[in-house]
Amino acid sequence: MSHQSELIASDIHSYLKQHENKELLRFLTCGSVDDGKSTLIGRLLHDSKMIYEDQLAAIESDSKKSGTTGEKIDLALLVDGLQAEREQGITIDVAYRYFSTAKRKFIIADTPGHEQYTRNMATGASTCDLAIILIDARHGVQTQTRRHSFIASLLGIRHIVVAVNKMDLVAFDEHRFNDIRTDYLNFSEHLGFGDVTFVPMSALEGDNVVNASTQTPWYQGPTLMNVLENVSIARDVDVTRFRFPVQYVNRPDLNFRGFCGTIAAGVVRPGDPILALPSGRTSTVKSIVTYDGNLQEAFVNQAVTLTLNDEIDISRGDMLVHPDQLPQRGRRFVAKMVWMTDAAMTPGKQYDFKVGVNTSAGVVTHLFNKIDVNTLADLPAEQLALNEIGLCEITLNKEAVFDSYKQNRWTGSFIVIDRLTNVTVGAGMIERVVDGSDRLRPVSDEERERRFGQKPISVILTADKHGDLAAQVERLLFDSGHLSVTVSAADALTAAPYIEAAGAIAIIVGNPGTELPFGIRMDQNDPVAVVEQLLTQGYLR
Ligand SMILES: Nc1nc2c(ncn2[C@@H]2O[C@H](COP(=O)(O)OP(=O)(O)OP(=O)(O)O)[C@@H](O)[C@H]2O)c(=O)[nH]1
Repeated sequence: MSHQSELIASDIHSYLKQHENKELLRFLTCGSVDDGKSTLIGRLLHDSKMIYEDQLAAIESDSKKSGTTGEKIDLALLVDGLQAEREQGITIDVAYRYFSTAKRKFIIADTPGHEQYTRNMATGASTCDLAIILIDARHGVQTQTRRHSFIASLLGIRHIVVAVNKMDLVAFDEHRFNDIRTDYLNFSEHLGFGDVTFVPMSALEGDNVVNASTQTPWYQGPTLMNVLENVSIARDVDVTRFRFPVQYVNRPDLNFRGFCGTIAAGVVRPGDPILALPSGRTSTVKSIVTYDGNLQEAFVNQAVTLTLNDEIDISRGDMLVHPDQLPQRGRRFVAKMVWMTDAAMTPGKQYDFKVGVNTSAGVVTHLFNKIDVNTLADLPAEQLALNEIGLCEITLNKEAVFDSYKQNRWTGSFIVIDRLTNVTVGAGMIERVVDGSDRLRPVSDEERERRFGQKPISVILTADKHGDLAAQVERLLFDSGHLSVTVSAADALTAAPYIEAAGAIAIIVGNPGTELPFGIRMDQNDPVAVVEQLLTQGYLR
């Protein structure tokens, strides 16, 4: 390889150590077909001297044969192997390429640019720090540009480089570049990016990719490589709220009990107080064990084993947190979901939801709308088809512990698994937990019809201390395919008109302090009897 450090020859161990300690930047490239994505990746590798001599010789001779780039070498050929496989129908959703410079290590997630590939882009982008959005200078901002930018923002990517490519075909015109920049900023201002950098370039000729161009004297900004090497990503991770999802409990003998996992956020030190969820039991950290010995401190992204000073019951799927920085918890939450399979997502159908390391059965209880990724408009929807994105309410069979995706990409995301085939069919980003008040809005006949069809819904009114009983009833109803909402005593009166408007059946558990003109009061000990009663009286089908 032509890129070399002198250390490789003189002191290989120091070189490897230096390499290991370099910061890693994960980025993805997105653009429409023919914007020059492959050429750009090829150019990055070529100009940062990451190509083996024999590879270079091979593409030089292939370039002459294929002849698409005249006298110049066709750098896109470097990445074309993958395209060939795609054309043969082999499923490669995302290809990852690795390279490094003296400053940083890089992983490029290369995702296909076609319209139907939202799913792949979502897969590639979910771990990326930065997105390069390619724009052909001749065509300017396109529908695809908007779509890719929206998905990048949805997935929490904070840093954007808008690569205005093929500047050679518009005579490196400053005005053209500025117009594209204004266009892009106008539509992206609500997408919440941390920083957006515009670079005028020619991937084919190499202008402003790795080396600064002499063709753009009006441009004083960084080259693409300057941005990639210097963009500050350290602040993107959450170093305050400690989150440790337990992946495995290591108990080799009676004297050692360690909890293994990767720190999803924050910092941990021996002596720190911790709280285990869902149990709520507390203890303090005794030691941080790793293969290389014990640590005095461990950070986000490190895989460690924690031992505690007290014997508390913790199992796989639990989360250790700092007692003062609790995550959200609940069975219901609102989330944006990307659908990834041919069979459409239908509200009411049971799926498995894997939130962190925890899996629970559940249903999408409500699809608020789907999002037109081209215009960013909300559209009414009954289902989510392949590659569609929608805002949903999800109800799980058991409580989960999570953060909002905005706060933490790891503890705020989930995947949806088909219960029969075990295939991942969707992925989601949690916005917030849902409490009773979210459901307490008037429901029009139309909306009721659209949301629930002929399916009866029920409202369980519960008094304090009867929560468990209410939960059992809810579970029974849920398992028999009925949608239900639990409303606590304090809400009962407020809830009444809405319950009526929704045409729901109220099931009253305990004494919620309000006499409602409708509803069925349940025998406090027997949830099954109540559900049977509802069935025999024809309230439920
Ligand atoms: N003039 C000029 N042509 C370019 C530039 N970048 C890429 N091209 C040409 O544009 C065409 C498409 O480039 P690719 O790199 O294959 O585009 P792509 O976006 O990877 O396309 P797909 O892989 O099909 O999605 C090729 O003929 C390239 O040689 C550029 O900066 N200037």
